[in-house]
Amino acid sequence: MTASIIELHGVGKSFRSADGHPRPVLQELDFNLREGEIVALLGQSGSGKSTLLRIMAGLVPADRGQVRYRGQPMSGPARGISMVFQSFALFPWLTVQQNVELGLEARGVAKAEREAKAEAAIALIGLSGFEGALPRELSGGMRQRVGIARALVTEPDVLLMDEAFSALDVLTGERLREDILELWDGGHMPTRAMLVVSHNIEEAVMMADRVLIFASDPGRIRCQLSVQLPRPRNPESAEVRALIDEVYALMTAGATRHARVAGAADAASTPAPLAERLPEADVASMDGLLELLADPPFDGRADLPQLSEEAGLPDAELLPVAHALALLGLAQLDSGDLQLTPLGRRYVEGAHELRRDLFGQQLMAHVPLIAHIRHSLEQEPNGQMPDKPVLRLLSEHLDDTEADAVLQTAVTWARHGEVFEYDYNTGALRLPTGDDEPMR
Ligand SMILES: Nc1ncnc2c1ncn2[C@@H]1O[C@H](COP(=O)(O)OP(=O)(O)OP(=O)(O)O)[C@@H](O)[C@H]1O
Repeated sequence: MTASIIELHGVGKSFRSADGHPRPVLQELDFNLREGEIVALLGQSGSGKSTLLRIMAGLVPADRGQVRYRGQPMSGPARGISMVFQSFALFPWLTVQQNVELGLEARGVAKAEREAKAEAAIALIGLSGFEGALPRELSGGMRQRVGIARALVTEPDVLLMDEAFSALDVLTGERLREDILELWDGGHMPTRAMLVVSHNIEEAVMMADRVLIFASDPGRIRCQLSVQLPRPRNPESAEVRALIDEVYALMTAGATRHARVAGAADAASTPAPLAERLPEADVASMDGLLELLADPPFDGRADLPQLSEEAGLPDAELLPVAHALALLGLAQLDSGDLQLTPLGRRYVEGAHELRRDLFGQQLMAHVPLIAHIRHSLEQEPNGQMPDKPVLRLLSEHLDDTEADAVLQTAVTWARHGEVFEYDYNTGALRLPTGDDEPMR
């Protein structure tokens, strides 16, 4: 059995919500990162992936459980572990060379050694000749190469990459990913294990020896899949396509009843809470995807990877839309396919009024928060109320930004279904004009 480099046992982490309640973000998490492997971590936004990475790097402590690095309990930032962030996090006033040297400076490495090591890391990642450039003089892909050189210059045992490629355009991201894999597979990296957080299913399958799928609220590992294909992998090969299909199926399993974030396995049996996170999907994308799904060549059923290609939507955008359609019963997720339901067929073939009525009816039936707001408004003599009590309710379980995002999603959906209206200037929620009949 291969040795573990980082071990997590029963790890839990809570943050405080705005009203001071502890909000569990990670729960009972067991995970070993082993010598020689690349692990990819997929999961919905806000499921706790970055928190897990920070705990593994020793940047934040776990509240419960044990974290060990090379057999020793983790206490503070671990020297052998480096992180690469999506945002590059470079200092704009420092040159490439100075940015890369920073990590060594903090460790008190002498100047000559620092320079030599930084030059070597810059060369390794293909940026020789750009040592004196400032970040703003570089393209996005080159800036991220600097971020990677800075992580590699300390010769880390473990590299943790938090959506390192997602701010780059597709081709640049692919190129950088291929270069890193070439260094890794050619044994040119000092690193013994990598953990890669991604929203891109193909990226995960192309890179990893193991793909972990995270469930949320609280975050935990829902399932994992081992990928035994040799690298470099061909993204068009039947084996890779089959694995991508399998990951899509795993990521969307259990999401039919409602999309309570990555569809926990028990989603069907638990009543949906008021403060559930809603998939961030706008109505235009939902309508667009339903129409695409209804038309040839899909005729009502599509394989998600194909749909992603046809719709030109990356996974991070396609999956919330698919989850939203499943939540509202307009489509169904089944083994990595999205299938129009009879109701979805009526919706897509319907005129504007029918679409509005069906949408409103499904919101009332499947989104408790929207039904709650509608019923509360019906109790108000003037059919109005401020958004504050709703935000307070949401922030018992979510942080402020997420509570805002959930309310905004609920508002855009509710307007489309004419369930309630929202005044963006005053923050008032109100019944739609001319509508004082209790709804459904
Ligand atoms: N320092 C903090 N204080 C309070 N809440 C936090 C803090 N850090 C993270 N959270 C909350 O913990 C939850 C998980 O966040 P995290 O960034 O780990 O998720 P993620 O899966 O990495 O999301 P994304 O894919 O969007 O980056 C979120 O609800 C987030 O708002």
